[in-house]
Amino acid sequence: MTEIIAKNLGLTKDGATLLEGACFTLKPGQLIALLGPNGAGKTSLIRTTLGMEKRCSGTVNLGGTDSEALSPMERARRVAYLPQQRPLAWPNSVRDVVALGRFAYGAAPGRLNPKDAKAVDTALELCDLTELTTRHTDTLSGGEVARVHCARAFAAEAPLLIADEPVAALDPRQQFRIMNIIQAFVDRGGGALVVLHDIPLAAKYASHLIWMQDSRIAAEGTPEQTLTAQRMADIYGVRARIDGRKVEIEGAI
Ligand SMILES: Nc1ncnc2c1ncn2[C@@H]1O[C@H](COP(=O)(O)OP(=O)(O)OP(=O)(O)O)[C@@H](O)[C@H]1O
Repeated sequence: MTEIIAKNLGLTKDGATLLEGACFTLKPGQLIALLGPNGAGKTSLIRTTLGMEKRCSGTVNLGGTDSEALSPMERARRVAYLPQQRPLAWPNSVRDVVALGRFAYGAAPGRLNPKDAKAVDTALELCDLTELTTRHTDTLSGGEVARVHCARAFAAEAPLLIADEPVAALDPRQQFRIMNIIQAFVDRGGGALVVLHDIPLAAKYASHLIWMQDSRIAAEGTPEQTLTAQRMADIYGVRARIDGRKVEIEGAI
């Protein structure tokens, strides 16, 4: 079973503390929403966990190996990463962009073996892109591009997924489509950690919530355990009504 066990993570950069004492685990079957206001340290936590930033304290066990000791290809086979900035350098077909996800196995678009090709086809299907495979990415809507990025991540067939704001700038229906795709991945036995700014969406989908504030994990647990009006006030400075997993944000405090 591939899981992430992060303990006491710290990150400093240019004299600034970006992360302090962060501990969490990500296991198959979990859909963790990583929450917190802008600048709280969510991306820093992800990049440090993946070994993309050199931590100043702590340990990360990523599927049995220290994440900083993994090559990019080894890491990509264990965890698919959808970064916040997702540039598509030049227009390419949907299929070729999704095929980039097979980088984890040394494949390149145009040089796919049958196993790579099958994984790409499956990812296209899972993300409802089979009608769009030959379209160039610069002709797609924002929602379609978001699904292409998801498919690219799934093409790696990694057991874990970390997605940094995968639904940013999408309309509500497209947000649900992306979250349904991620939920289906978890239902198939994957584990996902997803940065979200939409708390009602997080409350609807997440099995666990991690709340960040000022470079620290302020709370974690199930929505039932951690989603409270007081926490919304403390973390986001908003007044909210909470009823089970239902969240109504009334305004700024
Ligand atoms: N190289 C750096 N030097 C100093 N500060 C940095 C550096 N990189 C990031 N920061 C700061 O660290 C803080 C945390 O950034 P991070 O991107 O992890 O936050 P975030 O929670 O992901 O925010 P957002 O929701 O806006 O994406 C921010 O205040 C950012 O300006």
